[in-house]
Amino acid sequence: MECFGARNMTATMAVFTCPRFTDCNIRHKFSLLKQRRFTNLSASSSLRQIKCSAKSDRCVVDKQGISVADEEDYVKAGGSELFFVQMQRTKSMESQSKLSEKLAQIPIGNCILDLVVIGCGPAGLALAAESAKLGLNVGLIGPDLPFTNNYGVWQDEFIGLGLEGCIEHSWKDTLVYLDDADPIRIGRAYGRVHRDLLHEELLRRCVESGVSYLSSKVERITEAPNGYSLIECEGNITIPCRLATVASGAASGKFLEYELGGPRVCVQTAYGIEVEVENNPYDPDLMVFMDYRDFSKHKPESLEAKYPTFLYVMAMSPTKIFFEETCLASREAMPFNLLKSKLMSRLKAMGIRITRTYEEEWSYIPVGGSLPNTEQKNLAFGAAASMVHPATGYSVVRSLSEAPNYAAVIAKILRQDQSKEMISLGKYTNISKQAWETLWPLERKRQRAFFLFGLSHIVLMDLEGTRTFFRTFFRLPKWMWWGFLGSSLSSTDLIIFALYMFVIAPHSLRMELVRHLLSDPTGATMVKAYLTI
Ligand SMILES: CC(C)=CCC/C(C)=C/C=C/C(C)=C/C=C/C(C)=C/C=C/C=C(C)/C=C/C=C(C)/C=C/C=C(\C)CCC=C(C)C
Repeated sequence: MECFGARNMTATMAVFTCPRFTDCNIRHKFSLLKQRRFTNLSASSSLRQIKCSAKSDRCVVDKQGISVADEEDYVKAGGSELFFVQMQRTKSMESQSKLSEKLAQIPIGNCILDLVVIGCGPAGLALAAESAKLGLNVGLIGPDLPFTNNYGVWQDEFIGLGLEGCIEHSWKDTLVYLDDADPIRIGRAYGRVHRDLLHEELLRRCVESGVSYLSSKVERITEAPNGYSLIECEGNITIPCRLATVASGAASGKFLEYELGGPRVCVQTAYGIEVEVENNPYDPDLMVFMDYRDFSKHKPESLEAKYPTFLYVMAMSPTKIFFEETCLASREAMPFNLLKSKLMSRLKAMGIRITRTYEEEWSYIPVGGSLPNTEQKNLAFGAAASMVHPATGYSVVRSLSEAPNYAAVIAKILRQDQSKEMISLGKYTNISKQAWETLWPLERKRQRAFFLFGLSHIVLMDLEGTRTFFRTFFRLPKWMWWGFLGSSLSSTDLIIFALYMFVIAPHSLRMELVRHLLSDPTGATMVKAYLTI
């Protein structure tokens, strides 16, 4: 057997393992070069994110991944141009899972991995576990960092994934406030995911199915003459494998190619705080999905009024609340300082007084944009594979629910085609194509074209337009908007959805939708996607 292994075999901060190959007689221990500039960069998130240690007050990283310490540097670094910024304050990370300690530490030997998954966020861990469960020899590579995102999910969807144990708080119903009238009751329980428990659970699945792990940062993926993929990591480590799947978030561009000429990427931005308060007006038994009421009445010409934002509220108790001021989607990212000042003036106008702050969060989620090029050899999963819902910014449930099916296709195609001649003939490109087509079949592309059309309409609306739009959206039959939010409507269902929405919409919105359909390029792309057979 050929041994590719590592070129650098010294100290062991992390160990790459190969539990399936019991005949490995050389115990390779790979050193991990301590990350210097990227210590705060988490490729482990399904959405590129940057976390701060509990000690740090503010942590911002620019496009090059360089930490800049304070507000001034933040502005110099480009402010809202930053890829994705998330901050944790006064939240201890110490108790959180350590990947390198959890995943089996049997060293690699003379073996070629079937699949390497790059990225240790929910999408990467789920895919690695599901693929290894099917008997593939799977390696997982990424920095060993805890999850730092707050995930909110519909409770039924998480129960359906067998992950109800990872919900830390649930609300029996969910509300939407659009104006001063009574709120809309969604009639669906919502849950806040316990990020450490989710991490633990996905790690447990990886450990039990025998995934091998290397804590490192991937620098490039190349192709060996024999058709194998070579994953080149920091510290001069090269890992050969038959297929590589990139699951390291929306900013995985350097490993992947995307279709040219696709729609422009828009952004969902949010600023959140978990706080102890006095005078909380929200019922702690109910989650507030969107509160579009505008208490502070900003002047129409002000910057605040330029972005229609809503408040997302999770009350953990009558006094402990997570508030997140959210801009659902905009062409240019809404500056974080504006989101923060909008949140503060909103809370003040509502008479809510903060007595203690537990945690702060800055979130930047690219939505929309192009699909990956399905001719390329390297595969992708999660946000890297454009799986974020363009019109909501949600992605974790889709990644977790699609992981078993995607893994099954990868396992099937790797089993079909194992011969050396096929490898030398470079047949692996075709293998990848089949997997890509599973992720993005024509049907999915049509659905996405519809969502992109919706997204391009959302970014044009002002606050009043947004209210009218969602008033119409939430008057649709429940199965329609539940399905829309959960990406479970077929492309045919989406046509019925659009016609229904057209029928019940006020005249002004009807006209806007038709005008948009006829004039916006996403309208033409959607029609083309529907006509492609
Ligand atoms: C913490 C976390 C979780 C995160 C962070 C951030 C946040 C907080 C977030 C949140 C989010 C949310 C809440 C979201 C939500 C969303 C939604 C609701 C959305 C919705 C959307 C909708 C849409 C887009 C719709 C669309 C529609 C359409 C497109 C229609 C169309 C129609 C037509 C075209 C008609 C035509 C007719 C004829 C021609 C006859």
